[in-house]
Parts: sequence; structure tokens; C-alpha cells
Amino acid sequence: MAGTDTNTTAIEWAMTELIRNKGAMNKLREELKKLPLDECVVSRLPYLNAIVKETLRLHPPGPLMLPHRASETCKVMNFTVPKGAKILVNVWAIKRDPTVWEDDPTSFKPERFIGSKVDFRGHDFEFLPFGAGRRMCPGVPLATRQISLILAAIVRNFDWCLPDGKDPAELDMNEKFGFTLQKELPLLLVPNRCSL
Ligand code: HEM
Repeated sequence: MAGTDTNTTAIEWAMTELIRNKGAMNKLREELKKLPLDECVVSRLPYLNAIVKETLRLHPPGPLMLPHRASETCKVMNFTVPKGAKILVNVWAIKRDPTVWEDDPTSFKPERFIGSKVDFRGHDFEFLPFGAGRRMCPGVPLATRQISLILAAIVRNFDWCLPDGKDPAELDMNEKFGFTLQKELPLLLVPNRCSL
């Protein structure tokens, strides 16, 4: 899977959600104001981290993780998984499951991660953007730092808007299913230098 498509997809979805959610964008800009931006600082910013998590929840770049193979026959709930079966875990569906994510699971609400212990380190099975166990993504530290730092830099240094005064509510949110879950129509934004 590795780190180019996955990171850029996450940043594109994060910006898409922020353009549609002005409140979240403003809150993030408040948090970023007057701070020197480096990788140590960004890893300690609660709202930025919540935005990264919420983006990876709603738009996991690896929606089915990577294929695994059952090394032994086993039972999962009422299903028998035979030895040798190829297993795809639909983390996209798990992360939108209303029995797990009770507060409006299809909406972008970074606040759900504020004060929450749910993390992407592979221990919270309702939230597995990087998988879990022995074959979990080894790129987590790099990916999370890169996404946070790039997102913080572009939000802090520019005001972003849609071209031709387009209404953010009309933004196309369709996903293009593939190895990574990209936006079907690439996000096109206009930057204006800002004075934060
Ligand atoms: C947002 C960014 C990323 C996401 C969402 C992501 C997600 C994933 C997922 C879901 C898997 C499969 C885990 C499993 O099936 O159990 C995986 C595997 C992997 N990822 Fe990432 N990844 C990201 C960034 C990166 C980066 C930056 C690197 C390297 C610099 C990387 C390197 C790898 C490698 C080598 C594997 C295969 C591990 C194995 O099979 O043992 N990933 N990633």
C-alpha cells in the first residue's frame, strides 16, 4: 500500500471536509495561529489530530486493508473461515457502523475524538485505518506526521475557496473505489495568501 497515494488521498479528503465544514476549518485555524509549525508541535495539537483521525475514519485510504489469508480454520461469530481463505476486512464499513459510532457516523465531526482514547495503533478494532497485528502498516508514524504537517501548513498559510464562487455544500463527495479510496472528482481549490 505504502505512502504516496495513501497520504495524498487523506490530505485531499481532509481538505474536502474542511471546505464543507467552515466551523471545523475556523477552529483549526485558531489552533494553528501564531504557532511555529514543526513536526513536534503538530503532533501535540488536539484539534488537528482529531481532524486527521476523523478523516481516516470517514475516508480510510485503505478501505479493505490488504488481503490476508487464514492460517487455520476458525470460527468468527457464526461463520466458519476455512484454512487458506482470503480475507478482506471492510474497515470502511466498520468505521461507519452506527452501532459503534453512535453520534451521526456519516458526518464529519472531529469533536468525537476530543477526549476519546480511540486511536489508530491497532488496539481499537472499531478504528483500523492502518490495520492491526503483525502486518499492520509500518508507516504510521511517518504518515501521521506528514499528513498533520502538510495539512497544518496549507491551512495556516492560505485561505481556500472553491473556484467560481461554487457553494461548498454542492461539492461532489463520491468515492472512486480502488486499492486506495480516492475522490472520484479531484478536489480543485483556489488559495489566497492569508495573514495569520
Ligand atoms: C494515510 C496513510 C496510510 C494508510 C491509511 C495506510 C494503511 C495501510 C494498511 C491498511 C495496510 C494493511 C494492513 C493490514 O492489512 O493489516 C498497510 C500496509 C503497509 N503500509 Fe501503509 N498506510 C499509510 C501510509 C504508509 C506509509 C507512509 C508507508 C511507508 C513509508 C506505508 C507502508 C506500508 C507497508 C510496507 C505495508 C505492508 C506491511 C506488511 O504487509 O507487513 N504505509 N498500510
